[in-house]
Amino acid sequence: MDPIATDSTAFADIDSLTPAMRQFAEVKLRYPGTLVLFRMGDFYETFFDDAGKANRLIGITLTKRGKLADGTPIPMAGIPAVSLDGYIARLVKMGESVVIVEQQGEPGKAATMVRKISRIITPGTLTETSLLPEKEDAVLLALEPPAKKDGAWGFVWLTLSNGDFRASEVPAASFAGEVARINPSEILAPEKIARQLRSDLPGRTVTPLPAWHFDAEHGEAALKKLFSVETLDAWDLKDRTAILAAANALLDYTAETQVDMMPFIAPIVVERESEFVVIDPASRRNLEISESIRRDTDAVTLFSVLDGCGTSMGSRELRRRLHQPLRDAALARRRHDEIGAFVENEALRRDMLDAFRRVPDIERITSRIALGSVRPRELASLRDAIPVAMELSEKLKASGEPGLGQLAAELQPDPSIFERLSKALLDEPAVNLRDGDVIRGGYDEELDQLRTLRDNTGQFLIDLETRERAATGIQTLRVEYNKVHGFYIEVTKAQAGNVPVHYHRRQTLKNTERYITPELKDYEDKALSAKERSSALERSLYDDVVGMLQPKSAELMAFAHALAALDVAAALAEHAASRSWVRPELTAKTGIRIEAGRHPVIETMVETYVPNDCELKDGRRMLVITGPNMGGKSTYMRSVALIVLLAWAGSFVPAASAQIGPVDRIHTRIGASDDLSRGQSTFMVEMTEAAAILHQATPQSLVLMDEIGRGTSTYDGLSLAGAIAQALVEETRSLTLFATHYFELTSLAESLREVANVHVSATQSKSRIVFLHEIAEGPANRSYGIAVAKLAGIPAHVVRRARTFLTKLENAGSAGAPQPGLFTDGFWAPEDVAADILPEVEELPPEAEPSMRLAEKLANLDVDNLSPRDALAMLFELSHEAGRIFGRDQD
Ligand SMILES: Nc1ncnc2c1ncn2[C@@H]1O[C@H](COP(=O)(O)OP(=O)(O)OP(=O)(O)O)[C@@H](O)[C@H]1O
Repeated sequence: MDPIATDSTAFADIDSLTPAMRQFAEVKLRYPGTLVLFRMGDFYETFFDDAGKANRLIGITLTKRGKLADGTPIPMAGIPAVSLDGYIARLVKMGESVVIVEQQGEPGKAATMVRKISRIITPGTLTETSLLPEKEDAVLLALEPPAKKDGAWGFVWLTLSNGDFRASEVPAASFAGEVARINPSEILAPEKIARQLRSDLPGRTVTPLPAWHFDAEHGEAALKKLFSVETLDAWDLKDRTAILAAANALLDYTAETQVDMMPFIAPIVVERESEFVVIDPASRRNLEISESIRRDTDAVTLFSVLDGCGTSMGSRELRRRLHQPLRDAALARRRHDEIGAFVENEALRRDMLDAFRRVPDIERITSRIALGSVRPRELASLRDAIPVAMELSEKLKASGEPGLGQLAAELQPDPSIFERLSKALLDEPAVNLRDGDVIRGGYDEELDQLRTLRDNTGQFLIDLETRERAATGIQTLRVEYNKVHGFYIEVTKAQAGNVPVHYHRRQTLKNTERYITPELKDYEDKALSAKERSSALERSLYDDVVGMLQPKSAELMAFAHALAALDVAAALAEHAASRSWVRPELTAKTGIRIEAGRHPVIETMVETYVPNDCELKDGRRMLVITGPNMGGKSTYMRSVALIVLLAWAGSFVPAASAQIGPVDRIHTRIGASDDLSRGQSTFMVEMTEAAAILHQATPQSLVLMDEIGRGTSTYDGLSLAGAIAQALVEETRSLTLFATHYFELTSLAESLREVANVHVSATQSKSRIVFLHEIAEGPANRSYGIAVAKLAGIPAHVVRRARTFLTKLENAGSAGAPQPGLFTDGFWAPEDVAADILPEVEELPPEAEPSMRLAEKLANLDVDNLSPRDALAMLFELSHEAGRIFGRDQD
C-alpha cells in the first residue's frame, strides 16, 4: 500500500541498520508524518526524531539504544505497554497521528521478530470509545482546491463513529465558515496546499497526502463500489470533480487507517450551503455556542447550559444542531413540535429523561460493530437498551402526541437483533472477549460440552469411579489425575487380576497399578484442550453474532439517531419548561420581533435578568445602540442573535414571544479578536471582519456590530463607523444591531429612514452609576464614561480632573468652538480649547504634579492594544504611583 504522508525522515543507509531498526525504518518511511510506536517486550518504543518529539510532547524519558553504522547513538523513548491507551489519548488530543507496531512471534528473539502494524490512530479516524471525546464528534474532512480561479472547493467529510458521510461544493468566500461549521478533527489536503491551509486555519490538524489520491475518476469508482450502484445520478454528483476527488482521498485514507476494515458509511448526503444559516468562525466564537471566547474548557456556553441530555449521543446531536441552524422552516418546526409535545406532557418527559440514563452510546457501539471491534459488554448494553426503547416507543404512541409519532416508530429495531443478542450473550458478559464467559449457556451445544469438560472434571471422575466400581466389583478402585501422567484408574496390586481387558496399563507402582481406558483417554484429550477450544469457539460464536449485526448497521444507526433526537427534544423541553422559554414563530416575512427576550446563558448566571424587546423590520432595519459601558449593550445584541439561532436550530427561546423571519447568515463583529497570534493587529482584524460582512451580508442577514472603529484614532474610527453603518443600511440592507460609543452616530436616524436609536438606560446618583440594563427607544442622553471609570477604581482625584476637562470641553463646545459632531473636523483639542486647558495645567501647584503625570500616563494608554498581561502590569504601576501620591507607598 502507498504511503499516506509525505514529509519523510531520511534514513541514510537502511541496510546498515539492525533487523529491528530496519523494520522500524520501513514503517517510518511509509508513515513519515506519524509517531511510530514500536513494541519491544513490555514497552512501545519510539526512535530517532520521534523519541525527541515524544519526550517533548508527553514527557517520556529519552535514552539511547544501539548505534548507527557511523557510531551515532540512536535516541529512544518508551511507553510502558500497560499505559499505552492513556498516552495515545494525550497524543491524539495534541493532533498527532500514531502508528502502533505489534510483535508477532516468540519473545526473546527480538532481533528477528516479525512485526505488524496493528492500528493507525489519527485525530480524524478515531473509533475507540476511550479515545473519543464523549460529547463531540471526531470528523475527518478531505479538501480539494478549486480547479479554476472562481471555482468551488470540494468538501467531503465523514464521522467514522456514526458513518455520517457528507459533501458540498464551497465557494472561496465561504471556506472558513464551512470549516468552522464542520469543525473537523483532521483535514486531508493535497500536499502542495497543506502549508497554506495550516496558516489559514490555525489550530487545525492538516494531514498532507500525495496529489494522486485526489483523483476524481477513482473517486467516482470508489463511491459506486461503496454504495453498490451503477451510477451516482441519485446524488447529483456527475461532473462534480472536486467532490469526487476529495471523496477518493478520504476513502483511501479511511481504508488505510482502519487497517483494511471498512467502517459503516451511510449513503453520501450532498449539502447545499443554502440549507443552513451561515455563521462565520469569529461569530461562532463570539456567540459562545460551544466554546467560550477565552477557550476555557469548563466555561459556560450555550451548549453547556442546554445540555441536559441523558445520553452522549443526545449531547452530540444537540451540539450539531446549535452549530447548524436550519433554513428550512418545516424542519425547524418539526423540532419545535417535538419539544412542544414534551413541554405539554411532563410525565412523558420525565419518563424519557429517566430512560435515557439507561441507554448507552448506540451510535458508537454500532460503528464498532461495523469495524468488528465491539466489546461484549457494549453489545450487552445495546441488547438491554432495546426493551427500554420499545417501552418508550409504546409510551410515545399511547400519548397520542402527533409531533412524536415518527420518532416513536424508529425506536423499534428489527426484533431479530434483540433475540439473537439475548440468546447469545450472558446477562453480564466479561468486558473483553479474551476473558471468556461471554456466550450464554444453552446457545451452542459444543460450547456447553467444552465448558462442562473444562469446569466439571471433578464430577466426571466421581461418576466414572462409581460406574467402574460397579462394573468391575473392585470397591477400592479410584479414578484420579496428576499433571505428569494425566488421568488414570488405580487399583491395588491384589486386585490387578480382576480388571477388564479394555484397561490398558499406564504405570506400575509399588503397591498399585494404574490403567487407562479408551473412554478415559478420550476424556483426557478433550478435557486437556477444553479450555483453549472453548475460548476459540466462544470467539468464533461471538464473531458470528457481530457478523449477523453488521448488515443491520444502517438500521441500528437510525435507531441511535431516533434516540438522540428524542433525548435532545426532552432535554430542551425540560430547559424550556424550567426557564419559561416559548415556542418561536417562524415567519415568512423578513424581520425579528422579540418580546421580553433574554440572553440564554447570562439569565442563568445573574439573580434578576432584565428582559428586553427587539424589533427589526422593513423600515427599521438598523438599531443604533448607545449607552454606558457595562450597561448591557453586548448582552442585548447577543441575546437577539442567540434567540434567532435557537429558533432556527429548532429550539424554544428565552422570551415572552418571538416572531423570527428567514435568516441566511449571522455575522458578528464584537470585541477584540484573538487572532493576534496570526500577526494581525486588533484593528486589522476588526476591519477584515467588517469587510467580510459588507461583502457577504444580504437583506436577510442578521449583523451585530459592537463598537466598530474603536481600534484607531477617534476621527478615523468615527468616520469608518459612520460609513460602515450607512453601507449596512443602504447597500447590504441587513438587519443590524449597531452598538457604539460614538454618540455622534445617533444622528444617523435623522438622515436614514431605516435607522432607529435605542439606548441602555442607567441612572447616576450623586456618587455612583446604576445600570438598569433596560433597552429604551431613543439615543442615550449622556455619556457615562467617567462614572464607569470611577467604578473601575480610577483614583478619585483623577476622576475629578477628568470631570473638569469634560466641563471645559463641553463649555468650549457651546461657546462656539467646533462641535463634536459626525464628520466634523477638529473635535479633539482644537486650538482654542487646548489654550483654555493647558495654562491651568501649567499653573498647577508643584505637589499636584505627580497626579498630573499619572493622569497623563492614563490618557496616553492605548487600551485597545494592551495585552491582558501588560494591562495588569500597567495597573500595578498606576496603583503604585497613586499610592505614592497618597503617601501610602512602602518604598
Ligand atoms: N438585561 C440584563 N439583565 C441583567 N444583567 C445584565 C443585563 N445585561 C447585562 N447585564 C450584566 O451586565 C454586564 C455587562 O453587560 P455588557 O457586557 O453587555 O455591557 P456593555 O454595555 O456591552 O459594556 P461594554 O461596552 O463595556 O462592552 C453583563 O456581564 C451582565 O452581568
